[in-house]
Amino acid sequence: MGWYDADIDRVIITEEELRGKTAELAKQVAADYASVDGLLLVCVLKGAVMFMADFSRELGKVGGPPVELEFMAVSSYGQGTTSSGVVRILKDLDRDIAGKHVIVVEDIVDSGLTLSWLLKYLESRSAKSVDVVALFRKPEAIKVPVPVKYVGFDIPTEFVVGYGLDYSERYREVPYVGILKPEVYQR
Ligand SMILES: O=P(O)(O)OC[C@H]1O[C@H](OP(=O)(O)OP(=O)(O)O)[C@H](O)[C@@H]1O
Ligand code: HPA
Repeated sequence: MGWYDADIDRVIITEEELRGKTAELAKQVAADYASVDGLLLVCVLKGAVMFMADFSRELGKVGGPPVELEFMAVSSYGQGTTSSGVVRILKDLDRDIAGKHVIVVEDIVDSGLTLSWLLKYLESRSAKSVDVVALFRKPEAIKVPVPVKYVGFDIPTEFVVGYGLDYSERYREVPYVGILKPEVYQR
């Protein structure tokens, strides 16, 4: 038992479900990219770190193309649970992505604002192709339409934590995904 279990109202996705879905997504990507000689995975920090680590390893296991790992940090959220819509680059790519097949590895597409901005940015850097794999999506929260080719789970419009997802920088290490008890927000 983790100390955080007491703060969780209910679990919506278990560790086992996360593992199974990650393997499934990796198989789909490996099949679709079987003919390319390399893929550049762009992880959107910090929320997607867990998924990036597990997804890239699964891709290796199922015989996907060799990958390079890149990290970007952008911020569209303030301290709370709603997107401000203003995206800032906190950490840029370390190298040129021109001519490369890029896959953006996202933990969650909520309003879609972060991803919509990021896709325009990556395209402006002349990637050969850009696709998105997102572990979670909230279909009813979308404010701007974004093309997400690979989606793990469609979830309800509720704030979730765990497996990289935080509330005020906490709960990222929770191994499952869950909803917090209402009193946590009043602390
Ligand atoms: O679709 P949207 O409404 O734009 O929300 C999705 C984005 O919000 C979260 O990042 P956040 O800015 O909270 O940073 P973090 O990953 O460091 O927690 C999440 O990791 C996505 O990148
Ligand atoms: O539901 C969420 N939880 C944590 N971070 C998030 N960023 C966008 N949506 C969420």
